[in-house]
Amino acid sequence: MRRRYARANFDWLYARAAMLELRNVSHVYPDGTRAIDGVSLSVQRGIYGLLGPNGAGKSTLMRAIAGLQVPTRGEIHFDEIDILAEPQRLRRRLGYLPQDFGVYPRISAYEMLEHITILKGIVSAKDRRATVERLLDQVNLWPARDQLLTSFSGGMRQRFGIAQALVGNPDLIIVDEPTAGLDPEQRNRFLNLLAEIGENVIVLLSTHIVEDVSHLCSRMAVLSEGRIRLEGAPGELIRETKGRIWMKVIDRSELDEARARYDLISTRLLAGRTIVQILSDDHPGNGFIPADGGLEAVYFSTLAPQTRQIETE
Ligand SMILES: Nc1ncnc2c1ncn2[C@@H]1O[C@H](COP(=O)(O)OP(=O)(O)OP(=O)(O)O)[C@@H](O)[C@H]1O
Repeated sequence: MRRRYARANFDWLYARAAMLELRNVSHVYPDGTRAIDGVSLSVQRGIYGLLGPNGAGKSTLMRAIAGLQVPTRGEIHFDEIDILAEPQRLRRRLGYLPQDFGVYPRISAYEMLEHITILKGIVSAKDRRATVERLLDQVNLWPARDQLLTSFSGGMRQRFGIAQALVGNPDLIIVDEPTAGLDPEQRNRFLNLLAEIGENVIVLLSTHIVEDVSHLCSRMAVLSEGRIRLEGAPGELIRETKGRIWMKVIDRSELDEARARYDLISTRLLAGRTIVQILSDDHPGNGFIPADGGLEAVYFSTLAPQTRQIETE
């Protein structure tokens, strides 16, 4: 029988004043790749965005925080738990949605989630049923509960991924690039879900999509080549770049010259013409006007020019 739970009610994730601390964490893979390089961070309740381009070290850092990979140096603590020394103590308080969830078995969403409640140590059948039903309802997958996971769309898989991460009421939730590959509607739906969860716990969201962070996160860090380049509240960081971002509408044919001459941070097409944004401490003259580039400008101005991956359609 269908049980009704108020949708979007995450009160059961009651408030706990948790704190995640990373001190001078580095990781060098056996082939010599330095994936993380001296990362120190303090993360409190709310949604914390870790923004960085491909290969920045986000997944390596997320796995280290989840206690799945021991970094070569540094310390990671979640409240009183020393994650590197006692990863099993973290498991009870951790929800983790990896970047790649791997191959799904040919079983229904309901069966899979029930299996996960067993793995997470919920012994009573009644409690298991209540947990599975509540979570499927909260991530809006109750109508699809009997569908095979292999038939789920990308958005449904990610919502299922969040449901499995929430089994056992974790207060540290790690989601690694969860919106990659989702269409705009699915992305919105997923981000709304995260926003509801993030009110009471720590949600660590890794992404290379700037809007994910600007819409959701109370604090953020930019990670590039394994290092934290910038850390703070998105609004403050935007204010700090004021006066350094300039824009101009140019012809497409002038783009190469602009690229060679200025520190280009973005280009956008508008009615057949190209809007360029550049970074400059002084007024660049030559027809440029001050621009409010938002978080995107903050992000791209933080990255070294060669790692910016600017779209120039
Ligand atoms: N097992 C491994 N062995 C060697 N190098 C690795 C390994 N896993 C990752 N790397 C390298 O470490 C660096 C950081 O990778 P990581 O996957 O943590 O970055 P990311 O920010 O999550 O990127 P993406 O979004 O592309 O997954 C990259 O240079 C990557 O090639």
